[in-house]
Formats: sequence, C-alpha cells, structure tokens
Amino acid sequence: MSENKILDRVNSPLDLKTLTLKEMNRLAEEIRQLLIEVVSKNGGHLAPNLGVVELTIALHRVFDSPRDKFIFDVGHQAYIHKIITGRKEAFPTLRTYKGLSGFPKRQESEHDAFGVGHSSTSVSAADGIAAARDLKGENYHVVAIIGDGAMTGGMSFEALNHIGDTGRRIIIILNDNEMSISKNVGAMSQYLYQLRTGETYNKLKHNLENWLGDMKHGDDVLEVIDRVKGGVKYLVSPGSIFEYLGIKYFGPVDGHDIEALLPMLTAAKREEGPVLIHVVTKKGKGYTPAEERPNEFHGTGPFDIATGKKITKPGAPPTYTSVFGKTLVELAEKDKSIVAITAAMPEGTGTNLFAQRFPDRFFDVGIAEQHAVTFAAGLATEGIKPVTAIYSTFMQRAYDQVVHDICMQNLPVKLCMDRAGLVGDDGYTHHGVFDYAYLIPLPNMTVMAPKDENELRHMLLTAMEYNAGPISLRYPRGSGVGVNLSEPLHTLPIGKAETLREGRDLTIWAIGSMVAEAEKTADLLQAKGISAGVVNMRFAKPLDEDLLCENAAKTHRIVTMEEGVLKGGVGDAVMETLNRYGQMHMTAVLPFGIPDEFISQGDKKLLMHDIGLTPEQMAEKISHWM
Ligand SMILES: Cc1ncc(C[n+]2csc(CCOP(=O)(O)OP(=O)(O)O)c2C)c(N)n1
Ligand SMILES: CC(=O)[C@@H](O)[C@H](O)COP(=O)(O)O
Ligand SMILES: [Mg+2]
Repeated sequence: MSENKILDRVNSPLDLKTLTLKEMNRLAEEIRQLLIEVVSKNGGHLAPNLGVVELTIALHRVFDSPRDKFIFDVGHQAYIHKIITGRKEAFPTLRTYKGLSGFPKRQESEHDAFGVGHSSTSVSAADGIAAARDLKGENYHVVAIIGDGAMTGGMSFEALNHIGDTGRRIIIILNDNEMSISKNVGAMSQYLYQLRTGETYNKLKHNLENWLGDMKHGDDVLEVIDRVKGGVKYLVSPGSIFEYLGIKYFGPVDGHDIEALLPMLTAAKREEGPVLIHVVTKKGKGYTPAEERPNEFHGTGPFDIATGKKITKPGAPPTYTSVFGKTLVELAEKDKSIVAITAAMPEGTGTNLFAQRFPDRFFDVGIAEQHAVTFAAGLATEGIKPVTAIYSTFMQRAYDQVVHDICMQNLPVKLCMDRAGLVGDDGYTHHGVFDYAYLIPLPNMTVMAPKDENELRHMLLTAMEYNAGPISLRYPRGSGVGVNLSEPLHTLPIGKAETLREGRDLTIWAIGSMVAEAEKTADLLQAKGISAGVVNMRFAKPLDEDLLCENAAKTHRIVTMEEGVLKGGVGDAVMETLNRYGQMHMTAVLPFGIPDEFISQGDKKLLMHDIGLTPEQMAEKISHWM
C-alpha cells in the first residue's frame, strides 16, 4: 500500500463512481505506471493498453459491469479492465504460467463477458448477447470495444450489417489509433482518417456548395438545406457509412479526455438503437518509446524502462521468422512470379523484408485472412506464385477458403504458417496446434514441416518449385535450433522422409520441431539399452509410405512425435497408413502429441512438461511401453 494512491482505493468498478475528474485522471497515470512496470518484466501488449487507459476508466465509470457487458475485440487491450475489475493484485502474474491471461476469459472473471484473442469477433458476440437480453426481456447495456484494425476484419462488417438491420440496442466503441499492429491499411482506415480530420464533411460540403453554386437558384436551395435538420452537416454526416447502415454515429471524440468521454458515453446509454462512438486515441500513450514505435511495442518482450530497449537472450539463434523472411526475398530475386501476402502482420511473419524489397509484389490485406487466402487463389489462377504468410492459429479463420477455393481447384498456393505448435504466453487462443489435423484430410494438399531453420529454407524453395497443387509448411515461434545456414539451397523430393539413425528395437517417426526432441529421446533410450531409430518425416502428407512399412516390418514398433493435436494428426495418419497396408496387426504404435484439451499459457518448456512431451518423459514412457 503506497501513500494515498487512488489505485489503492479501486478494487471494483463501483469504486470509480465516487472519484472526481481529477482523481480519475490521477488514476489513469497510476495505472499507466503499473502497466509499464509489469509489462517491462512479463512482456505483453503494452502500446494497445497505454492507448485505452482513460477510455476504460470512463467506460467503467458510466456503465455497470458485470451487469452491463463489455466485449473487447482481440482483448489484448483489456489489461486496465482487469486491473479495475478486482485483478490488480494478480496483475504481476499477467501472461505467466498459471497466471492471469493476457486476454479476457469467461472462466477468469464475471466481468469478462466473452473470451477473445482472435480479431473481429466482438461485434458479433455483442449482437448475440444483446439478442439474448431482448429475448429474455432483460435490461442491460452491451458494449463492444473494437480497434480500427479489428474493424478491417470481415466478421465486423457481417455483424454491422446484421445489427443495422435489426436495430439492436448495442454500443460499439471504435478505438481508432490509426494502427493495427503496424500502420493500419485499407479503405476503411482511409475513411476513418477522413472522419477524424473532418475531411469528409468539409470535402462534401465544399463540393455541394460548388455544385449548387453553379445551379440557377442554387443559393436558395443551399439556404433551404441549411434550415433542414442539422443542415448540410446532417446531409453529409461524416459518420454516414454507419448512419446508412442504421447505426448512429457519435464522435470523433478524444479518447484520452475523460471529461469529453463521460457525456458521450452517457448519451449513448440513452439511445434505443445501435450506436457507434468513434474514439480517437494514441497507441502507446504516456510512454515515449511506445508512442514513437507503437508497432514494436504492440506486443513486446521484457524491456528496460529507462531506454525502451528489449532484453534479449545473448547469442540466440536466428528466429524461424527471420530465416523465412530472408529466404523468401532471396527466392523472389530470381523468380518474379513470387508475391507475398500478409493479413496485417508484416513484422510478425517476416514479410516486411519482402515489402521493403518488392513493394509492388507485396500485399497487406488488413486483418482479413479469408480474403487473403482467396485473393491468393485468384492470383494463382493467373500463374502467379502467391506466398500466404499467416500464423497457424489465424489460418483457422480461412479454413473454407483453403478447402473450397484452393484445394478443390488444386491451385498452387503456398501456405506458410509461422507460430505453429505451442506459442507460450499468448495461451490457448494462439497455439498453432491444429494445422496438421486440418490440412492432412484435404485432397491435393501437401503438408511439410522442417526439422530446423536450415530445412525451412529448403522447404521454401521446394514450395516455390512445386506447382502441381497447394503446398503448406509450418514452423514454430522463436529461434531455430542454431544450425549452420550456409548449406546451398536445394529442393526436397516430395513425400520422402530422411532416416537420421537406424534402430534395432523401435523407430521414432518425428516431424518438424519434434525431430530434435526425438534425437534427444533416442539418446536417453540408448542409455537404457534401447536402440531407437529416428526418422525425420519432413512430410505429414504425402507420407513416405514405403519407408514407414519397411520400418514397421523391421522393428514392429513405431513411435510418432508431433507438436500438434493427436486427434486427426500425424500419428493418426501413420496408423491409418499402416492399417491400409495391412501392417497394423503386427506393429505397435505409440503416438506423442498435444492431448485433447486446450493448452493454457506460460513458458513453453513448462507447457511441454505438462503434456509429457519432454525427452525425459517420452523416454520413460517408451521404456515402459517396450
Ligand atoms: C484473426 C486474427 N488475425 C490477426 C490477429 C493478430 N492481431 C492481434 S491485434 C492485431 C491488430 C489489432 O489492431 P486494432 O484492432 O486496431 O487494435 P490496437 O492494437 O490498435 O489497439 C492483430 C493483427 C488476431 N489476433 N486475430
Ligand atoms: C494479440 C495478437 O494476436 C498478436 O499481437 C499476437 O499476440 C502476436 O503474436 P507474436 O508475438 O507471436 O507475434
Ligand atoms: Mg488500432
């Protein structure tokens, strides 16, 4: 407890109701300091949260959570909401193993009305909650808080279309900071810029006056218009895109000015239909390094507060992302048909390097994975080689596009999925553990995963050279294993595995990031007198069926290892293959992978231990299995 801190007196939203404006502004500064302190140690989404401190205080002042429902879009900007709603003591555990989630979770608090993590879901969820309220004849407010980046996601427009049609009583807070992770893109972003600057109104008023001015009696008409409700401003209302959809537009309002926010939020409460409040904020507000570099501090690791410098592990090998980004540029230098597509994540995917080198062959479509994938399919029909760089977890958003637009037409699109496997602190909404299971069943799809960052290079070349249909590769978040990258680039034979060591008693079939773990496991088994072969599968589809059957016939024991869900994963594909070749009755198979549950957050080593995927645990289990 420090001397008379306002925050010490805030343990629930009720405690905001009696604060003066001055006290609320002081509270904002205290919360800013807490955010910077905790995120500098734990890492997290600092800039987004610094941008919504006053807004969140004002929301909890005007509304009554948990009776009124707040739905945060993505939810990476809900730290203040958590601090205010009784979680400030737990806040130092943010994003740590068994600690507070970095995103709203229903199971974490009654104040978290909807679980989030993937973008552009808030308005749909708000619509559903409000519809339930109305069906049950209840009476509370439903408030979606959505950023300008998330507003570029297709689901947001689907929801606006529905809400405008039904006239459902919902409040949408559009938090406009001109940023997605990087600078926001798209026509919607341009439109919001005009709204923010009043440019729409001024431009339209000027055109109207010019047009009428040239007409006979034009001035009289202009005078009449000026007398009608709201005058020209109403006619050319800057929020017209929303107004035409039947959604009242309020704003723009300064999102850091609590005094301005309070009356606007209160006015919105009185509205009977849908309202959108356009709030203008600065991402990173109040911490200079984050204000100056909001994309770098969108999601940050631990950093030194005084300098803003990231605290990195010295001598860490290059990340898979950086190897991917550099190799893609290297290949694109020689092949002009290669283009790169990202859904608002150039830095995260490493395609920012490509964008700098080949701006005309780079496409950032905004947070629009469905569009990105079918856009790539369109490109491929005309002989272009589209590389669609989307995290494994976010590729889930575009599944039907992969099935319907790419695989059914057998189009040579290259799906490059970073953050495959367990990602650590972002937790279960972000682990990329389903892609083997959702791609293996698709006819025409080829599924690759490299054992290390060097093989990633070869697989990227293989993907570029392979044009007989769609092909995917997936690789984990963070550093590679630290192999030499100077090996000359070469393609890999499709569907062929690599035997790393022979074994007498069993053969481990491992793929991707689990190959290194398989080698360590084989070494541990060696010490127990068990001779284990290791095969680097390289391809989850097509499998190297000849080698698999040969290994099965030789050792009658196959162990599979994948950093993906077991159900429908690579291990199942191995068993299905052995069964199809009549080998199952004489082959014991022991699969290792992600169990049938959502894996929480924390240091990846701890998470892998929780699910028995450390080499020690796997060696122990195998030795008892023998
Ligand atoms: C479907 C999906 N795609 C991509 C992401 C990655 N992502 C998280 S936040 C973000 C940008 C959000 O921008 P905005 O909504 O404007 O919020 P801000 O960070 O500016 O507050 C992106 C692309 C995601 N969470 N979900
Ligand atoms: C909130 C969100 O979805 C992104 O910011 C995500 O957290 C980025 O993940 P990486 O840090 O792995 O790029
Ligand atoms: Mg934004």
